[in-house]
Order: sequence, then C-alpha cells, then structure tokens
Amino acid sequence: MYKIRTLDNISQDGLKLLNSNYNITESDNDADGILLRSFKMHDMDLSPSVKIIARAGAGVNNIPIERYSEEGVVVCNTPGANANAVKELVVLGLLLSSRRVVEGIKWVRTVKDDKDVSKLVEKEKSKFAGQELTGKKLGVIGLGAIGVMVSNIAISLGMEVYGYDPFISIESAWGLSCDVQRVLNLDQIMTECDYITLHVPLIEQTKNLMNKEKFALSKNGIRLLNFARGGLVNHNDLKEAIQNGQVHSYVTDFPDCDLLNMDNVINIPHLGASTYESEENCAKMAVSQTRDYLENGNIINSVNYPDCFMGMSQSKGRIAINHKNIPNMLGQISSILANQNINIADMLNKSKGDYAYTLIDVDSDINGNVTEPIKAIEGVLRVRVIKKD
Ligand SMILES: NC(=O)C1=CN([C@@H]2O[C@H](COP(=O)(O)OP(=O)(O)OC[C@H]3O[C@@H](n4cnc5c(N)ncnc54)[C@H](O)[C@@H]3O)[C@@H](O)[C@H]2O)C=CC1
Ligand SMILES: O=C(O)CCC(=O)C(=O)O
Repeated sequence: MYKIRTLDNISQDGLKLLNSNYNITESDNDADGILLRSFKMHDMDLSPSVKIIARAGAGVNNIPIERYSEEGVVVCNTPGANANAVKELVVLGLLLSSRRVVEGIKWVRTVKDDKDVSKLVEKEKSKFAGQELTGKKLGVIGLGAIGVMVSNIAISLGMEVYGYDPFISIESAWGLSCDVQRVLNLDQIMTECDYITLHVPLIEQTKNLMNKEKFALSKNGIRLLNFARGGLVNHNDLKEAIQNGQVHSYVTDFPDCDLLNMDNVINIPHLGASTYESEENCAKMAVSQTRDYLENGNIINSVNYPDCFMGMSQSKGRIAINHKNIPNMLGQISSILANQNINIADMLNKSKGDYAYTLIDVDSDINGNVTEPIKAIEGVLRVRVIKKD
C-alpha cells in the first residue's frame, strides 16, 4: 500500500487514477509521494518515506530541489500540461493592456442609477479608447511550452513577433511559427517591442530580469505582461518606469503589496493555470508519473534526476538506485550483486548533472539483503527493491 500526501487542491480527475493500492495521508511522516501545485516547500523537512514529489504544473521554484536531490528524492513536473490555459490568459492580458475595458466596466457600475445610461455611455466612451494589437511588435522572452503557443497565437492576431530564448529546445523550435523573428539578445526585444511577455522560469539567472537598465532601453509606453513569476521583475524599477512613462501598463499574475498600490498595474490572482482542463491535465500527469516511479521505478519529466524508463519489470526482481554522478558506481553495485549470486537481466544507468540513477532487472531471486551493502557505497543516496519474486 502506498501513501500520497497532497499539499494543494489536486483535481479529483487525477486523484481518481490512484487505485486501491493507494491511500491519501494527512500526515507528513509516512507519505511515499507528494503531489502539489504552488505550495512553498522550502521550510519543509521531508520524512525519509518520501520518494517522489510531483509538481502538478510547470514552475518548481517552490521546491528546494538541491536539498531533496541529496536525499535521493525525485522531483518531477508536468511540462506543457497547463500551457494552453496560460496562453489564453496571456491573450486576455494583451487585450487588457490595450483596451481600457477594466476602467470602462468600473465606470459603468458607477452610473447604474442614471436614468439614461445609454446616452451617457455614448457621451463618455471616448475616455476609454484603446489601441489594437494588429501590427504591433510583441517580444516573447522564453520559448518553451507557453512562449511558443503565445508567439503562434500572436502571429494569428496580426502581431509582429520577436522571440528570445538562448536555450530553446528542438521540440519548441519545431513548434514555433516560421513567422516569429529570432532575437539573439534581450536588449533587442527591449528596443524593438511595443509589448513584452515573460515565459521563463524563476531561477538565479532570471531574477529581476526586467530592471532599470532594461526599462531604460525600451520604447516609451511599452506593455509588460508577466504570467511567469513575480521575481522576474524588479518592482522598484517598475514603479519608476511606470511613473516616467516607459511602461504604460503591467499585467501580472503575481500580485503583491507593492503592486496593489501602484498605478497602471493589472493584478490577476495567479489564475494562469486555473482552468478545469489544465488542472485535470496536470493532475493526471503528476499522478501517473508518481505511480510509475513508485511501482516500476521509471522516472518521467524529472527536474533533478535523469528520465529513465524500462517499462514494467518482466524479471524476477527490480532494484532502483539513486546516486551521485561519480565514477565506478556501476562496478561497485554489480560486484555486490555478483557476490550474492544475483544475475543482471537488464540495466539502465543515466545521469543528469550531479545526480544519476540506475535501474536493474535481475533474473535471480533477491534472497539476501542487497539494500544495505549498496546503500553503504559512497555516493548512493537511496536504494529500493521495487519487485521481489
Ligand atoms: N501563471 C501560471 O499559472 C503559470 C506560470 N508558469 C510559469 O511560466 C514558466 C514557463 O513555463 P513553460 O513555458 O511551461 O516552461 P518551459 O520549461 O517549457 O519553458 C521555459 C523556457 O524558458 C527558457 N529560458 C530559460 N532561461 C532563459 C533565459 N534566461 N532567457 C530566455 N529564455 C530562457 C527555456 O529555454 C525554456 O524554453 C514556468 O517556469 C512558470 O514559472 C507556468 C505555468 C502556469
Ligand atoms: O497550479 C497552479 O495554479 C500554478 C501553476 C503555475 O504557476 C505553474 O505551473 O508554474
């Protein structure tokens, strides 16, 4: 029986995939797997029972990945599962920053007691005129699952799109419209574009990506959209850029106290991924990846350990080892198995950065204790006998 802890509201459509071998636990002390969305785990010590953390979503800046990697815990996310939901909200963001719909709706509410509302509307509507998207230049920073979709739909809306992503994947490059113009440096986005939208992860290198120096390069009156993470924009510098007219408006999915008191900021309460479809997609993917890891040792969409897939074991047993990416690991592991007369039927060993994973199918009975001697190898972080005949 496996125990799963949920730290946020996870869609029932996903949780339904947990069969009778699974229980949801309320305790922090006995979970095999954790499912979460935006819950901040940085202050959370993990119980040694936890083997996998599945983020039902894309961003993993709420998880202390380095620390958990050292504990042999696999952290995975659900790439692309909520991208369409975010793309649709970005389209709304583009429109909200262009047309004075929010102010207009607020104003209409104030005239509800007027006897001739329709006459008043026609008289006052000129106050709420805006601009069109067609023909404007959009800079997309980050061309991953979301950035690609946003770029492509902006092309359909008649915008001129400039894309910046020095680390673009082959898959994203294939998905990107050939009408998107490639930009090799961020400054060009700042100087060229009327609208800029951020779709990069929040990591050390992208913190305060939008700052005084970047705003100084921009045209007057740009529209900035942030549906990625609040920390990408320096709020003090933004305030100044709004005051001096460099930024016309800032649409963000990440409100905070500074922003709520700033003019020309449209605050949305982190709704990017909040559609039934996206919540279902993310939850189903997170649950199925969790099950595959716990039941078969397969790693899918991990951000800290290498992806590793050997299907369901057809052998007598399967052993999974999370370890540091250092030399002579396989030699030491296989000699322990040989000493116990255990024959290896199939094996996969992969690495990602400082960490590696070895999945071994054996066609002899695992009678003795293999876990302890393998665990004793320097650099081994976790050993699991997943299947034992
Ligand atoms: N508002 C919301 O509810 C949501 C927000 N997000 C945020 O959006 C971010 C992007 O999501 P996805 O597109 O799904 O992720 P993704 O991983 O598919 O794409 C991220 C892209 O950013 C690029 N990148 C990384 N560093 C960069 C840099 N310094 N400059 C330019 N490009 C850089 C990567 O090469 C990659 O192509 C997530 O990390 C998350 O923080 C994601 C989903 C929902
Ligand atoms: O689960 C959510 O609503 C947050 C989505 C998000 O920010 C992400 O996937 O990075």
